[in-house]
Amino acid sequence: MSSPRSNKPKIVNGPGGYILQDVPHLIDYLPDLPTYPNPLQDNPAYSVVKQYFVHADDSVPEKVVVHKDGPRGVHFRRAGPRQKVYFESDEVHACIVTCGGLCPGLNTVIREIVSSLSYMYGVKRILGIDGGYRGFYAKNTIPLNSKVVNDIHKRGGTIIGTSRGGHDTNKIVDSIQDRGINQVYIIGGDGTQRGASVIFEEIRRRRLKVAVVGIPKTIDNDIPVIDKSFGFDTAVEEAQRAINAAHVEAESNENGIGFVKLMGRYSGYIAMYATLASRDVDCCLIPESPFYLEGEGGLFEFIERRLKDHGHMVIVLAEGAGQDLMCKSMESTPMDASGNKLLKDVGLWLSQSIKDHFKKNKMVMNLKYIDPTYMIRAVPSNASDNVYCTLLAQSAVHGAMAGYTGYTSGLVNGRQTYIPFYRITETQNNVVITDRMWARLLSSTNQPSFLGPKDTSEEKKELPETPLLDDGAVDIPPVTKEVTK
Ligand SMILES: Nc1ncnc2c1ncn2[C@@H]1O[C@H](COP(=O)(O)OP(=O)(O)O)[C@@H](O)[C@H]1O
Ligand SMILES: O=P(O)(O)OC[C@H]1O[C@](O)(COP(=O)(O)O)[C@@H](O)[C@@H]1O
Ligand SMILES: [Mg+2]
Repeated sequence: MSSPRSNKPKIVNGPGGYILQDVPHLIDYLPDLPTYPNPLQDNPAYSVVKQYFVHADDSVPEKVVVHKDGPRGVHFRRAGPRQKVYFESDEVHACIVTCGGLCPGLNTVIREIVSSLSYMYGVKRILGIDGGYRGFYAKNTIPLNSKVVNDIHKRGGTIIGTSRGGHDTNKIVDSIQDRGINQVYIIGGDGTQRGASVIFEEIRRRRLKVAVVGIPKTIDNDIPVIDKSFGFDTAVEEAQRAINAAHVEAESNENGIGFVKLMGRYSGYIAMYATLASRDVDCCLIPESPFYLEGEGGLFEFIERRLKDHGHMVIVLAEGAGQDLMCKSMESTPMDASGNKLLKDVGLWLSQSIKDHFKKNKMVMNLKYIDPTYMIRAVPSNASDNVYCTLLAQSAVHGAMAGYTGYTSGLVNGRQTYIPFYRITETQNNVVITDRMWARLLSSTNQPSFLGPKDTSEEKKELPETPLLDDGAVDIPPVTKEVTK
């Protein structure tokens, strides 16, 4: 048996510095697969659409801001239905699994994968894998059809369950092979996509006709390349309720402080966007922006000043912020089942530190601590996230039917694309505190940056003046992408 052609990334170079970071295809290692006409061509809803099928050469640029003479840069394959498919409807046996933490919209994605497979492609066999990766080998499966998923988008959580840990590649692929599954839809965050990538590698090594598709899920918005993750809007919206309550409490008490802790292990996007959306927040603390408590320019000094000027204030804290202040040695931090660091509760610690500071200095202060962390991710997705989930799911299904595999379905510059796994797993999306978006936040809250002149000048020194394109010519720090366009 000859080995698969190549495990190397598929890169296509074109004129003007055009680069296509392409995704694998089943024919890369199964070259003789037959094709079939796409059943959508007979579907009355689509047959009237002009150019419904995506052209093979369509691609989407990773960066839309370019310089006049700059290279065209990195592109991704445009998602959507293809004229030819590599699976017959009766042949498809699909499965869906959700892994990692919850996120609004999980049920919508499940619903829309099932609907797309059954309504668009006439697929009848779809399984839900119960409880994350370990469900492949340690639990039962849940048969899914349009009836079962009919109104699940109105509920938070995931009807097929989720878990951390339990990723055993061989057992998972054995289970896929034994059950005769040939399309695997894997919904989850950075850890999940890493897991999907190794499942895909093993499937390719075994030369199975199985498409492996990732759908990015992250409440923290820490997945690179994509514009933003589904459920993020909903989470930001839900966070407003906590911030509003914090503001009401703060306003009504003498020297009131409303203190809200939000999610965000390594990426402070939820805190940043919730702050920008609210306008009631006086200080936003995120993992990417170090801060200190005591002395000139510190947090305590700022709180005292803001209370003196306004009589109340609201602080929003991302759970990953200030961890270094709380526990000096992070080496001994325990891990969760997936290998993520288990964070200490910085919210409780910081609110107590603020209380202690005011008590020590005999100043009146009323702090109300609100921790809505799980509430913001357990809600059903809002209207715009529901639309987003639908498009993501449809794109994922079109790609698998067209024989693409080893990809994550994602929105890039407002367009649905297929992104190779390595681009999703190689870096993390973080708030860049030297970017304009963080500056916008600082100017909206008027909080100190907590950076000395030395910190900013050193950061600036490393940044190229115009970091526009990943053309290899400039060393751009990982992930400088803003969420909004
Ligand atoms: N490097 C990895 N290789 C294989 N599986 C992984 C890897 N990292 C995480 N996983 C698996 O992915 C699943 C979800 O990961 P986790 O980090 O908990 O959540 P998320 O995907 O939301 O980031 C878990 O079942 C975990 O075992
Ligand atoms: O308590 P759990 O379920 O482990 O989840 C907590 C973590 O989940 C998150 O929401 C993100 O998790 P994911 O990586 O699974 O998306 C973090 O913000 C938070 O630290
Ligand atoms: Mg994660």
